[in-house]
Amino acid sequence: MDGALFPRERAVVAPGAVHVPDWLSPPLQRRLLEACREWAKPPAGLRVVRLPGGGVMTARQVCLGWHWYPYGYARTVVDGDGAPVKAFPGWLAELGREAVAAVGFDAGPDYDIALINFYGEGAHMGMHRDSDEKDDAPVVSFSLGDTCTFRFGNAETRGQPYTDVELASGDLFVFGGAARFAYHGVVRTRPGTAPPGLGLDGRLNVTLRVSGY
Ligand SMILES: O=C(O)CCC(=O)C(=O)O
Ligand SMILES: [Fe+2]
Repeated sequence: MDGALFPRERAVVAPGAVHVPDWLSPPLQRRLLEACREWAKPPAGLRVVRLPGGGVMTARQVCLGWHWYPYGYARTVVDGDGAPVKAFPGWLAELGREAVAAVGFDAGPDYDIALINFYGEGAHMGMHRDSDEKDDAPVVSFSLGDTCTFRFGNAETRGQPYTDVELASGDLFVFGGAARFAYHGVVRTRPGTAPPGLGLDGRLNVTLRVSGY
């Protein structure tokens, strides 16, 4: 990270959960951002996610491969415009394999789901588990744009113990094994902290998962 007082180090946040700062090079961050801009376009583009309780998620979302809705997966945007979900590209599956290898996990089956969340000012994500997939392959997370405080907890409760991690543009976070079903969330983003050269106001997070379908 430019201007960091100390270099940010790779960290095992919990058994099975690894944070690798600056894993995506600036050119790769730009490529992923450009792809996200295409994926965000309709049909099956960026949408507001409505929760069964009547609330909405403050992060807006677009999916690839399989469409996630609260709480399951479908091949079409069943809670939006009804269009077929966009294809999951081979290069993204390859990036997922490389990311998993970089932290020393088994790659397992091919990644076939991407959830892309856009956080504008004030957006956040409550503590939850990624538990709608039928496969327990590690979740791979890439961050672009503004830095956020990411809270990574435990598999039992939404509360303590948890660890707060600053995820900056280009960071990789992988959670698998004992950490695969741990609660996690985004406490806040820090507007204006994106790398000036990237050209993104806000934060994007791309998680790759294996559906098991
Ligand atoms: O934005 C993030 O870093 C986390 C996103 C997340 O937990 C999810 O999409 O399930
Ligand atoms: Fe999640």
